[in-house]
Amino acid sequence: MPNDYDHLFKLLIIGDSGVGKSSILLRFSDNLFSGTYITTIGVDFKIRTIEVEGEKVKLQIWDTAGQERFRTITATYYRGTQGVMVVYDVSNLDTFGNVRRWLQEIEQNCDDVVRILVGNKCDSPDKKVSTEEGKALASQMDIPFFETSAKDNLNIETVFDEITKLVLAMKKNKLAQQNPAITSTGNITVKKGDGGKKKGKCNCG
Ligand SMILES: Nc1nc2c(ncn2[C@@H]2O[C@H](COP(=O)(O)OP(=O)(O)OP(=O)(O)O)[C@@H](O)[C@H]2O)c(=O)[nH]1
Repeated sequence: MPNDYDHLFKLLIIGDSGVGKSSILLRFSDNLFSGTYITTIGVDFKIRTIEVEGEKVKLQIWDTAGQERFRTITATYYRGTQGVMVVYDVSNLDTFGNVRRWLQEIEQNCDDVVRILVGNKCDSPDKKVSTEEGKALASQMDIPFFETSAKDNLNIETVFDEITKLVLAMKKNKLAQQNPAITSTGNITVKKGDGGKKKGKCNCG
C-alpha cells in the first residue's frame, strides 16, 4: 500500500513549564484549548499531516515536559528530531530569560536541526516581553520568530507551516549534497561531482 504522505518529520516543542507547549500542540492537532493546567509528565506526541508546497508531510510532534525533574527523560527525545520549537510565555519574563538555555540544550543534542522561536500567550493583557525583544533575540540567534496564542488560535497554523517548510528545505539541501544529481529544489540535473559529505553523527536528523 502506498504511503499517504511524502515526508515524515519529527518535531519537538521545548520551553519552560507552563508556557503553553501542550496547548499549542492541542490547538494544532485537535483545534482545542483548555484553560486548565495539567503539567506534562515526560513526553507526549501527536500526529498531523499537512500539505506544504504541494507535498504531504506527516508531522510527529513531541511535547516535552518543561519541569526540571523530567529533563533527563526528555533529553533522549532529541534523537531523530528535525525541527525544534522553543517556546516562552510573553507574560512571564523568566521564561524569556531561559530561552538561551533551551537553545544551548538543542546545540548539545543536535547537529542539523531547524529551530524556531515562539512567544506564546500573545492574547495576554499583561505582556512582559515586547514583540521587539522577541524579534531581537531571534535575529541574534538567526532563527525565525512568531508570537502565538493557543487560546485565541493566533499564528498556530503559521508556525507549524513555517517550521515544516524549513525542515523540507533542509532535507532537500542535504539530499542535493549527498547526491549531486539532485538540486536543492528536488529537481534532477545531469551535473556531476563527488557529492557533499555529511556532518558527523548527532542525536538529530
Ligand atoms: N492566556 C493564555 N493562556 C494559555 C495559552 N496557552 C496556554 N495557556 C495556559 O497556560 C497554562 C499552561 O499551559 P500548558 O500548555 O499546560 O503548558 P506547558 O508548557 O505544556 O507546561 P508543562 O507541561 O508543565 O511543561 C494552562 O493553564 C493553559 O490554559 C495562551 O495562548 N493564552
